[in-house]
Amino acid sequence: MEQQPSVQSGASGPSAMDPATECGHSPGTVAAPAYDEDLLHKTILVGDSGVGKTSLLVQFDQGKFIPGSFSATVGIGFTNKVVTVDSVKVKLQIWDTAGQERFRSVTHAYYRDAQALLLLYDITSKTSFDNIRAWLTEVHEYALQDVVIMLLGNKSDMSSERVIKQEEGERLAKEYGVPFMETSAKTGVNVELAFLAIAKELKQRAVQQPNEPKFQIHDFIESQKKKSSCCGFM
Ligand SMILES: Nc1nc2c(ncn2[C@@H]2O[C@H](COP(=O)(O)OP(=O)(O)OP(=O)(O)O)[C@@H](O)[C@H]2O)c(=O)[nH]1
Repeated sequence: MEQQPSVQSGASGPSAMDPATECGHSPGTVAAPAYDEDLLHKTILVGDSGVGKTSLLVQFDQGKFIPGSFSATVGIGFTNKVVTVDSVKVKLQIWDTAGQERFRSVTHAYYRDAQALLLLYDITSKTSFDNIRAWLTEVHEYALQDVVIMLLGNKSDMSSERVIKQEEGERLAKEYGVPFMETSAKTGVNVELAFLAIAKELKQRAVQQPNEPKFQIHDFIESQKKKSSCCGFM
């Protein structure tokens, strides 16, 4: 695997190292393992039936929203998507699960080797929000211990039908120590950001050095949100 130019310069051995930068810990010259672009990161969408998992994936993959009658997912399916993070390609294999109870035993089997999990509720459905705790219990039972979890309050465009305040979502996420954002599969708000944050976290984990500070997904999301509100980034 080819190293990124910035990494190569730092990895070229002590003789090539500028003594000033050696002491100064310039981020551009610190030797870091190259990210393997062949890695495929399994990511799963879970949550009650009708919260918008399929729609979120379609919006992310194809940049469109298909309005109309709701047709529940049967079983499980996946879409491969490449996200560019810090100039490297991060491959996500995104699994869309059926939210209906009768498919639960099928979907549990897919939790086992998932590296990331997007847990959705619908801001217009109190039941879907209340069920998040049960979903998290399942996740803790079946998924890897260090799975990256993100909570998403979807359908943020439906403000007149909202029953769950944004602060309630934030509070719940804080309680479980997971990042949170509201999304709209219809307008696309925060959809790309959600997957980008996941991809960045997974990429950072893959190249993480033991003594390096960990990637702060919460801070990244907040900074990107600020960027988008000031400069129309997303
Ligand atoms: N207004 C609005 N409608 C949405 C949004 N996301 C999904 N929907 C609608 O909600 C309904 C359910 O969406 P799906 O994406 O099929 O839900 P799901 O979570 O995949 O459902 P299951 O496959 O049964 O688990 C559909 O009618 C969508 O058009 C959104 O962000 N805004």
